[in-house]
Formats: sequence, structure tokens, C-alpha cells
Amino acid sequence: MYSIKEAFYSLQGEGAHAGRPAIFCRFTGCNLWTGKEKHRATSQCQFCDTDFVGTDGQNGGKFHDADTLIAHLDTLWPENTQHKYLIFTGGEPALQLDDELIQAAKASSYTLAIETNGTLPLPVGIDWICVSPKTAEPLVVNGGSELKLIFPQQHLPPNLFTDLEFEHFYLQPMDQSALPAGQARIDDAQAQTIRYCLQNPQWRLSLQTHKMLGID
Ligand SMILES: C[S@@+](CC[C@H](N)C(=O)[O-])C[C@H]1O[C@@H](n2cnc3c(N)ncnc32)[C@H](O)[C@@H]1O
Ligand SMILES: Nc1nc2[nH]cc(C(=O)O)c2c(=O)[nH]1
Ligand code: SF4
Ligand SMILES: [Mg+2]
Repeated sequence: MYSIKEAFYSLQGEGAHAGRPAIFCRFTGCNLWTGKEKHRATSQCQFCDTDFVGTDGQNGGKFHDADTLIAHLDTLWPENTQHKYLIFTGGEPALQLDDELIQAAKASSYTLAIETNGTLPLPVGIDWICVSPKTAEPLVVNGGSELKLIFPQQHLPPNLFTDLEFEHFYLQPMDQSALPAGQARIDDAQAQTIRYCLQNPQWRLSLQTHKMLGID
């Protein structure tokens, strides 16, 4: 059984594949936050910009098996076109993504990507692995396609990650616009991120372009 908060067809907004048409499959649930505002301030990840609770989003639901879920997602892809790209996100997709779902997606000709916090092991067969660290504990997924660090994060300086086996290193400014009124904020995350990249050119800037465009 797979629990899906929402699924939609849009452009990847972030990282090296920004601008690429993709189906997003957002799994319910995360191991670093319950998703409830009352737990945010005491959770391991406190700045999340996403609602991943329940199955009530667009095209969300519970799906009994992998073929049923992939058939459902496939209805979102434009008919008679190729370059099929499917991004597993969440919540934390590694809590639910398994070999069966990978195989079913591959059988439907998808190239597969994941957005993960890197704290849980991944099944094999994912074509593009984006890890976005949230804790200073050693990553379980310590290599992949892109490391996309939200910046700045207390206790998580970028140099903790520069020796890991990733092809691309991105810093993405922390969006604090949806945080509850009481929560402490970091001053001008975007300016700090620009400055850090300029001073440390191993790192490139990733912007959440979908938010600027007003698309999903
Ligand atoms: C909602 S998370 C879901 C996937 C996975 N749990 C993770 O954290 O990577 C998707 C992406 O959004 C990023 N993100 C979450 N909250 C953000 C924020 N407030 N500002 C910028 N990026 C954010 C995450 O770091 C991750 O790269
Ligand atoms: N357009 C768009 N790009 C994204 N890249 C990562 C996202 C995510 O929430 O995982 C996301 C998202 O929610 N929308
Ligand atoms: S790990 Fe990802 S999904 Fe979980 S709370 Fe943090 S940003 Fe949100
Ligand atoms: Mg998002």
C-alpha cells in the first residue's frame, strides 16, 4: 500500500534539472517531522515548506500496489510523448519507495528521480538522486547526483558535505515565508546564499523557480 499526498505534472523547479517537465509523486509522511505545526519547533527539520499529511491533495490517495499507482500517475503524462520523468518526493519518499514501485515505473518507461533527506536507505535503480541534508548525523545516502543543501542551517555548514560523492553541489536559500509567526527567522537567506557561493565556488545557487512562476 502506498499513501500519496498529491501528484501533479509540472516543471522541476530546483537544482540541475530546473525547467524539466516531470510528474511529482508526493508521498505522505516524513521521519524528521510529523507535519503538525505543534511539533515543528521540536522536530529535526523545522523549516519545511510542504504539507505532506494525509492523502487529500490533488490526485492523492491510497494505492494498493505499484502497478495501480503507476497507472494513476501515467494519466498525468501528456499522451504520445516521450522523455517521461517521475520525481518521488514527500514527505520522505524513502519511507515508502520500494523495488516493486521502481520496477513498475521503469516498465512504463520513466526516468526516475528522488528528493530525499538522505537519512534512509534507497532502493537501487533511481536515475537521479537529490539529497538535501537536515541533520549533522552522517548521511545514509552519502553519494548521488546532486547535494542540495538548504542554506543557512544552524549546525550544518556546507563544508560538512564537500567531500561526499556527489556530481553537483547546490545551496538553496531557505524560504521562510510560510513559517508560523512565532518562529525565529534567519536574516536574508538569499543574500547569504549568494555571498557563500561567490566565496566558495564549489557551490552553485539553486532557486525555487516554481514559486517565482506561481506553478506547482
Ligand atoms: C519538501 S522536501 C521533500 C523531500 C525530502 N524530505 C527532503 O527533505 O529532501 C523537497 C525539497 O524541498 C526543500 N525544502 C523544504 N523546505 C524548504 C524551504 N523552507 N526552503 C527551501 N527549500 C525547502 C527540501 O530541502 C527538499 O530539497
Ligand atoms: N515545481 C516543483 N519543483 C520541485 N522540486 C522539488 C519539489 C519538492 O517539493 O520536492 C518541487 C515542487 O514541489 N514543485
Ligand atoms: S525532511 Fe523534507 S519533507 Fe521532511 S520535514 Fe524536512 S523538508 Fe519536509
Ligand atoms: Mg516543494
